[in-house]
Amino acid sequence: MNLDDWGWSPFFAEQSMLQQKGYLPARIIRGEKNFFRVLCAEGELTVRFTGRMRHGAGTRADLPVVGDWVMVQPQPDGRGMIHAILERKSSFARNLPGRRKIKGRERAEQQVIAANVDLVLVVSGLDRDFNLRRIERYLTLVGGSGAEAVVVLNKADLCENPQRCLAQVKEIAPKSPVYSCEARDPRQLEFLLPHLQPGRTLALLGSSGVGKSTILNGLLGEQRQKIGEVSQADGKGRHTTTHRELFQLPQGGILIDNPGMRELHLWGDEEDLVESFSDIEELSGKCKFSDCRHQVEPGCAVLRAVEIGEITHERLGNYHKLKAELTSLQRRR
Ligand SMILES: Nc1nc2c(ncn2[C@@H]2O[C@H](COP(=O)(O)OP(=O)(O)OP(=O)(O)O)[C@@H](O)[C@H]2O)c(=O)[nH]1
Ligand SMILES: [Zn+2]
Repeated sequence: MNLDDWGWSPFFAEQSMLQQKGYLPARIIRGEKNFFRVLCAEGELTVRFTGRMRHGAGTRADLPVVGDWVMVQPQPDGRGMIHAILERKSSFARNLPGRRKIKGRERAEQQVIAANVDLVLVVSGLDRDFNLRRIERYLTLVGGSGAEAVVVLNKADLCENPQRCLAQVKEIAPKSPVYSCEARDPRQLEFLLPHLQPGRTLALLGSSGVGKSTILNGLLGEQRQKIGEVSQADGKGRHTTTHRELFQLPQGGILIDNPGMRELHLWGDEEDLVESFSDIEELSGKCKFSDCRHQVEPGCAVLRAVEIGEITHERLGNYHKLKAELTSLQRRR
């Protein structure tokens, strides 16, 4: 087993050298309720984490998730224990709705969705799911994660004018490549090939029923994930993916499938908007006041851009909304 094909790199190797002798590096490929499946030089193992790790964890974010590199102590029966998580190269997280008590205090809590991802495929349906504001939200989440983003507009067959939608998304995703496809036909997934490389980790992100499992299966060339039956009434698939799993792709690269999410509350800070709203951020520099909030201020370059139709009113509205969400989160953290 070559760990490099699974994303092992000098970044992790350096950390592992500081660990106690006798522990092996392993990557978490599947998370179940009380145990994990990992891959290490000795093959696949079923592992748990030590009680000491659970108690030492300040928050959920300190516990392992799919994509993490961990140090395990294998036992002869194919089981083992996780002793440490290696520092993450990237991680994307969402804010768990509702407040939780952490160490006696009410605080916002994050849920890490996946770790050590290089490229996120933000998948959106070109059917009734199509929503520019939601794509902006997803891109903001990825912007703060340390991963890059690609937007995949699926179900092109259900859209009257896919080219127009593609152009609209390109306008709101100035920093990311945008593609449209009909993922049911695996030949239409060829646009992804340049993004696949041995050892590179990709993750799928998008609402339930947009076709994430279909994309995974198209790349795997076999029916690995069960695909939801579309109920004709609303054209949406049933919620079928229930856990996260990491797959090795025959074309090279690793793909993490993610359960579809109903709600995506951001976790991060205002800086996360820099990538997803680079057009607005760049214009900010030309506003008359350096602390301009682009709401009513005179000499605002952003409001001017909205006036002349360079940026839509809706995009600026969503920018304000996401910024307010991140500011209020920062207060509760
Ligand atoms: N018309 C059309 N349907 C598609 C296309 N791609 C996927 N579907 C259908 O959409 C439904 C949902 O697809 P899935 O791949 O299960 O969606 P998912 O994003 O994995 O959904 P969750 O597992 O709930 O997160 C299935 O019935 C697919 O057959 C496409 O390009 N065109
Ligand atoms: Zn301004």
